[in-house]
Amino acid sequence: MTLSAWDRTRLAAALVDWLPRRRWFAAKGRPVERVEVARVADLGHGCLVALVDVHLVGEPGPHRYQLPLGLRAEPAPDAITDLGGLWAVDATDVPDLMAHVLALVAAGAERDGVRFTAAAPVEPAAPARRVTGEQSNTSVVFGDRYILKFFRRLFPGENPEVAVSRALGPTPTVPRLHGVVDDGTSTLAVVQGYAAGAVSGWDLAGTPGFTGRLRSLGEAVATTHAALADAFGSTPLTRADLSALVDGMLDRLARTAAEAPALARHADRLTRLLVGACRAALPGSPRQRVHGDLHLGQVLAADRGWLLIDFEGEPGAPIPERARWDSPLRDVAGVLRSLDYAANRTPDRDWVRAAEREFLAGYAERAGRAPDPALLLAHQLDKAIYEVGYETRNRPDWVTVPLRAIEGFVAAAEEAG
Ligand SMILES: Nc1ncnc2c1ncn2[C@@H]1O[C@H](COP(=O)(O)OP(=O)(O)O)[C@@H](O)[C@H]1O
Ligand SMILES: O=P(O)(O)O[C@H]1O[C@H](CO)[C@@H](O[C@H]2O[C@H](CO)[C@@H](O)[C@H](O)[C@H]2O)[C@H](O)[C@H]1O
Repeated sequence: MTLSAWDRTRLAAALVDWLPRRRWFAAKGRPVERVEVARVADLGHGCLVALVDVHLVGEPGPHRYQLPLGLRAEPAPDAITDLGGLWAVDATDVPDLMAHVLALVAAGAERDGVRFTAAAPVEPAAPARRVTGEQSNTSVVFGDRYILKFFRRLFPGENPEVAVSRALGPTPTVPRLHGVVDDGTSTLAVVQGYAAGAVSGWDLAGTPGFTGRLRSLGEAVATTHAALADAFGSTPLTRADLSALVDGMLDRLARTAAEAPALARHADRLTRLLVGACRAALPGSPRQRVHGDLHLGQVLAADRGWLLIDFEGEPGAPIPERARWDSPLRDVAGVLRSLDYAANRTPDRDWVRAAEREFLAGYAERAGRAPDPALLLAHQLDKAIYEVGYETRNRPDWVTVPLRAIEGFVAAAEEAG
């Protein structure tokens, strides 16, 4: 099945309004100038994959997105548009089409330039249901066996999530890689083992018994860092690395302050704090491949212990940047920042200090060394600055959470002289 030039134009026009209303559309708040349908692959069974280029006002290059589409004969209330008498819907909402995609992975098939590769056995599993809730991408769960994630914003190259799963191989703290879908330019989707009944750290935070589980979370993060170092290598952090690190952090501060005036007020003090922390940090701790965007939503308490998911790195950063070696303390700081976020949902914050202590103790014990406090502080500040930018763009009501944390860090530093 092919789409005529007229159908493509019609689809592109409908997407100008439809895309910005999707949770996973990353350029929220930035006006869309036009959408072009760059390529449509026919996967069979009335399932298409459209790759579309979104041109934003004032931005030089387009952003590419993936749209798995189903074509329906009946008018559907959730249809994106009608195309030559058929109705285009989001295929991730259509269980039959998702079962078809899983079967293509199991068969190691190729359809219209799209390659489906099984990395481990894939058997039929039903029902297929789309994961609801906040996501940067779109995932579909099959029975209690597999989870298939369609990457929404595409970048050229292998997605870091696939690169990491492949390199790690079977690892107790990471879901197993079962399959990959790509078009020769970008990774389109990944199939992983599904941990049925697992609950995210975000959903557990603040509930009774949570603090008692944080030591093992610290251990799981350190175990994963050790596995990443084994798979990709590691090197001791040098003074030059620390200097490059602070430059990157100051660069992020400047970019974020330009879009968030509430952060700009703290820019001078934050600059001093970041430079001071990176100067006080000791060389010698590891530099290696890390998760890059670890938070409590990315750790799952499963039957077999904690699992870390979503090794995509910082969403929005180009792929080569996301694979860059970094300090593992970026991930440690990510969890600490997330505990602070979680504390904001609870009337009393006292549990957070104990939770942080447990997490850090578990991490230090398994890693064989305690995190360097100065380097950890630099990463906590950098993550909070990142969050100010992320929340400003995506969830303005939440921006006070990282801003308040920044005010706390600044006040504590001033008190300490
Ligand atoms: N292997 C897995 N087992 C169980 N649940 C999972 C697994 N991977 C992801 N999930 C669930 O799917 C949600 C979204 O997955 P995630 O990889 O974080 O997507 P995104 O890249 O869109 O942020 C997670 O919050 C988690 O609830
Ligand atoms: O899960 P993603 O890879 O899409 O990560 C992005 O979205 C996260 C929010 O869903 C965001 O995390 C921030 O909010 C969390 C609470 O919702 C909190 O636990 C994290 O500490 C905080 O950073 C993440 O930063 C962003 O990259």
